[in-house]
Amino acid sequence: MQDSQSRLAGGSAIVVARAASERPDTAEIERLADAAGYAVVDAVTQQRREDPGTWVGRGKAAELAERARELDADVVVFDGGLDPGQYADLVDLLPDGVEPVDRYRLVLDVFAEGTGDKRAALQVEAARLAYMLPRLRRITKVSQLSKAVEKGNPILDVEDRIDRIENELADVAELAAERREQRREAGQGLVAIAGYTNAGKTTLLHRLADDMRLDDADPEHADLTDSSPIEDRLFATLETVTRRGTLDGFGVCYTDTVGFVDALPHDLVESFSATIDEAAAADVTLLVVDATDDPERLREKVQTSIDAIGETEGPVVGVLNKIDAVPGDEDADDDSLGERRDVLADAVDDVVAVSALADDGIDALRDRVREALPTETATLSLTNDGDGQRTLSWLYDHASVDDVAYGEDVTVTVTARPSVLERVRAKTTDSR
Ligand SMILES: Nc1nc2c(ncn2[C@@H]2O[C@H](COP(=O)(O)OP(=O)(O)OP(=O)(O)O)[C@@H](O)[C@H]2O)c(=O)[nH]1
Ligand SMILES: [Mg+2]
Repeated sequence: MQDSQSRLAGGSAIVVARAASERPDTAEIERLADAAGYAVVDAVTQQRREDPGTWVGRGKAAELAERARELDADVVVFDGGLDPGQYADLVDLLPDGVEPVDRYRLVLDVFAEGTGDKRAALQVEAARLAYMLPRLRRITKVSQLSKAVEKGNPILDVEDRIDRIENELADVAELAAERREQRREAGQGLVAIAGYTNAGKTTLLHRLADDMRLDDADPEHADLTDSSPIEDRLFATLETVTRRGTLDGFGVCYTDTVGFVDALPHDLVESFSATIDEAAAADVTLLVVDATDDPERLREKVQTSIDAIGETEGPVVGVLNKIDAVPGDEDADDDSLGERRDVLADAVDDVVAVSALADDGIDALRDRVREALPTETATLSLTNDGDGQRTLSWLYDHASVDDVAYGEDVTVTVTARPSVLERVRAKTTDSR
């Protein structure tokens, strides 16, 4: 997996945050710039409505140009989306060679540099091209245009490449869906770990799942990998990663996903489709949140995540993580955890408070996941012969065998996915 150095876009950045009403906060955009590999040399805020021409207004744009010259900055990062016209005007207003970069482009750059996963790479490329196309059409500065495209007829090439990528993507998504079905047929429970970037999803994956075994490294299941970095930076995880585990003797696949972030345009949200598919199609979706966020910010992040995931197949369990880092409940004036729990509970089916780092509350979470998995318990009667033995050993592979009693027949109590029980009933002489 890439470390932060190999992802560097390089260069120095001035970041600009603007808000109409409240005081703009540059914390998240600075962290995004950092994740994209920029050294942030200055943070500028502005309290006003968006300027349709230049986002910040001409006066401020001139100031930024001056500041970029003084600090010898390579890019100016705008905490929002620049439409093609704003982008082109800012290219004109900023000094030669200083590029305007908006929030979307920043996220695209992080992904473009960091992902090793084929589907994610294709999606990012498609999103990048779709993003660049209308902007290329507006740029008049030749120096800037040649920077954006290496060779050929930029616009035709771009349209062509988008088409080809979209076809390839449909195939890759189908493969992922088949893989989920295979796992279900093998009796495995599918648990997805989703949420805003940096909430602690990967840390939780490491807590819940078993360590990787070498025999898991199977090309048919390329998402089973050992590379899932935990870092205090945005978008440490850039592709979905699945690991196996057991709950009560029951096989489970835990899938860690790419974190969400606020205010991304539709194209880019599309590029999260691998993550969204895994999160929505799981038997249980864990929505992880960072309890150290203030309740208002927490509410926004929960909303962003819920909107991105959409309808889920199974229940959504809210995981209020990092409770070790929140001031304790024992302080009578500060029921901070309770308030955050309520914010999360408004949006999901159930809430469990944990510290993935300190291994606190994980057993309660496991119990909750176990309850939420779609399983049934049944007592089956197998013939006491070779056929019965074969069915029993198949059951050990596909279900949790709770009890076996040998008599004239073999009486087995098992817990399994309903589809597994159906298959075994078809093989057995009698079932209750
Ligand atoms: N205090 C505290 N920190 C935690 C906890 N869980 C995770 N962290 C820290 O939070 C940071 C992010 O953790 P990750 O597990 O990488 O988070 P993620 O959600 O996978 O992040 P992305 O992959 O970047 O979206 C790391 O510095 C972790 O050590 C926790 O329970 N308590
Ligand atoms: Mg992660």
